[in-house]
Amino acid sequence: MIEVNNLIKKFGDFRALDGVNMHVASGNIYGLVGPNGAGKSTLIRHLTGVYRQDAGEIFIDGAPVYENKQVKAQMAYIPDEPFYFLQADTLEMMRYFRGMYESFDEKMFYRLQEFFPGIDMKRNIRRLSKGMQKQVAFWLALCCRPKLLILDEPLDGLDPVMRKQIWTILMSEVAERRTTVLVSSHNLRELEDVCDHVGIMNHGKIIIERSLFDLHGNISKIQVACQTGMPKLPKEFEVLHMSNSGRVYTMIVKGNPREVAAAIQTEGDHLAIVDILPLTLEEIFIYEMGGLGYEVKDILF
Ligand SMILES: Nc1ncnc2c1ncn2[C@@H]1O[C@H](COP(=O)(O)OP(=O)(O)OP(=O)(O)O)[C@@H](O)[C@H]1O
Repeated sequence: MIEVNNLIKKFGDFRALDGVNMHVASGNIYGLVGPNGAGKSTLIRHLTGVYRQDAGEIFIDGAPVYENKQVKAQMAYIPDEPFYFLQADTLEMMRYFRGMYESFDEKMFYRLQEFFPGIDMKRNIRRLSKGMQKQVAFWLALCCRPKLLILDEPLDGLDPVMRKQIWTILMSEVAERRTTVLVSSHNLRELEDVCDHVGIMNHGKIIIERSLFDLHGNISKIQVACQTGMPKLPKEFEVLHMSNSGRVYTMIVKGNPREVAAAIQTEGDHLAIVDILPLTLEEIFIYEMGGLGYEVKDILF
């Protein structure tokens, strides 16, 4: 659905995008993470056709996006600060979107009303709270029934109940219609629950792009209780980290969790328990990026 090749954007002498490569397949929910200033919003402004690149290529469903009305008609974009006309209320904005998007689903708009009970549809949107304005942006974007939904820091300013609710609506939409979603966020824990792919940006480049499945399948956290000595592993397994509390050792190892656990078990009869523990996305990145020579605290927080 999205293919970005060697994308470069300069502001003066500064390269905000310094050779971005990115691939998002149709129906994926792709989380874009990275520190302040990494280039996430600049990349998103290229994907939505707001900016024109200095070099490189961007294809959405095989077509270039800049000044391409057909491509833009299939995507909805919620920027970090949604735009509303000065005097417009939600109903007026709905009519505006209905005119803009052939795929706009007005029935859906009224059906979703019950999920946004705090929004008075006839109140000037700019008089609503910031969180409410974000809710309206979601409401309208979903009703456009886009093939591609691009969200820049979408949940900032929303309370936890509304965050959960919006993700639930979004997930059901994705499941039903195979909408592709690109979401930029600083919240890895939240992305972990919803995304199937993640790209990490730093200094204008995507430094890691993986599926969550691959990430979880390539690194293991194993706990071993040893009666004597220390747990051992054959040489082909790289131990990234090991700590212990008494006779209980916790190891982070490169490799598939089941294969690593089986290998530890065959290495000695002094082991009491071998347990595979779940790794959070944050832990995975800490060790993956450590391997690439990056300090995770400089990248993600
Ligand atoms: N219009 C502009 N003119 C000059 N520099 C810009 C412009 N827009 C962005 N930049 C610079 O490009 C870099 C990337 O900015 P961008 O807003 O894309 O980062 P980001 O990853 O979205 O950050 P954040 O997480 O803080 O939103 C920053 O150094 C920023 O100062």
